[in-house]
Amino acid sequence: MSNPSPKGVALITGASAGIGAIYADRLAKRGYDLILVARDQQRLNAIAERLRAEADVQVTPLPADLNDKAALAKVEAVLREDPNIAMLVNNAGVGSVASILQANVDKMEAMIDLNITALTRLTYAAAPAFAARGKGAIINISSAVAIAVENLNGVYSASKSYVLSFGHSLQKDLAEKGVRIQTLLPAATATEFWDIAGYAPQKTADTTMRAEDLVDAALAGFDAGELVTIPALHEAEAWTRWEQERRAMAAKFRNPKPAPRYHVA
Ligand SMILES: NC(=O)C1=CN([C@@H]2O[C@H](COP(=O)(O)OP(=O)(O)OC[C@H]3O[C@@H](n4cnc5c(N)ncnc54)[C@H](OP(=O)(O)O)[C@@H]3O)[C@@H](O)[C@H]2O)C=CC1
Ligand SMILES: N[C@@H](C=O)C(=O)O
Repeated sequence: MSNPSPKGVALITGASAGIGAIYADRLAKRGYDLILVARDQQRLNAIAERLRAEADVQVTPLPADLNDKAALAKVEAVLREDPNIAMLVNNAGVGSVASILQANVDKMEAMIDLNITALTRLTYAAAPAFAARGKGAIINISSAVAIAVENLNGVYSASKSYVLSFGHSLQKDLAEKGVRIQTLLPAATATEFWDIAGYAPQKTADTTMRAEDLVDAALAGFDAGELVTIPALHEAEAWTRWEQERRAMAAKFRNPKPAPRYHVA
């Protein structure tokens, strides 16, 4: 077995497929040891075996259904207690293309549990440990539909808007503690996500990005110190303008009286 990496351990959720599996590959090749979380133990084992051989790092599969409170609590405990963990990639997530008139509310609740609750609890487990050590990185996978909210299922888009907002507040709370935050907004990416979301043709559409290209761009954004990374957005100034406008408007809300247009006496 290889020695523990001086870079530390990256814990990646949703590492058995798609974007998470590419993160595992790229972070192993950057020299991180890995803890890989997902439900499918066979897939995790196969990825772990390949990466140990190819990258000479330690890879620990940690099978867990993050929709299961007890399993989620075990992953939280690992994040709180393993002092070698240097990075959390909150990637596990599911989507849907169904409208409110088609979607099943129990499936929507399960989506919220995974995309919001699990991501939040794992962040709350990692952040104090990282802050106490004065270092660490949290990468949260949001989506372009955090902004393009009308594109897919509304609960999915709203869950990804949550991740984007949460990232801004994490930055406010943690940046001065030495903890790096990055929120990634992938647009359509060629993964099994689309089979599960109910629109398989998107995987092969010519507007869809390869998961490898997405993650390579995301890590370039991480290296550049970006708080928010949107690989598919070529016009970077569009994001800068949006953020400047948002922050400028945020400074205008402290008024004891409603605006005159509401005619409140
Ligand atoms: N593909 C796309 O177009 C886009 C994706 N995203 C986001 O990227 C992230 C990764 O998605 P992507 O790689 O595309 O999708 P995939 O479906 O390819 O991968 C999802 C991963 O999450 C894991 N997962 C799903 N449910 C659970 C669960 N209950 N507990 C633990 N792990 C779970 C899956 O593993 P297993 O089944 O083994 O548990 C799998 O490893 C998601 O957050 C998604 O919302 C954002 C924008 C666009
Ligand atoms: N971000 C993708 C899904 O989450 C999309 O833009 O379709």
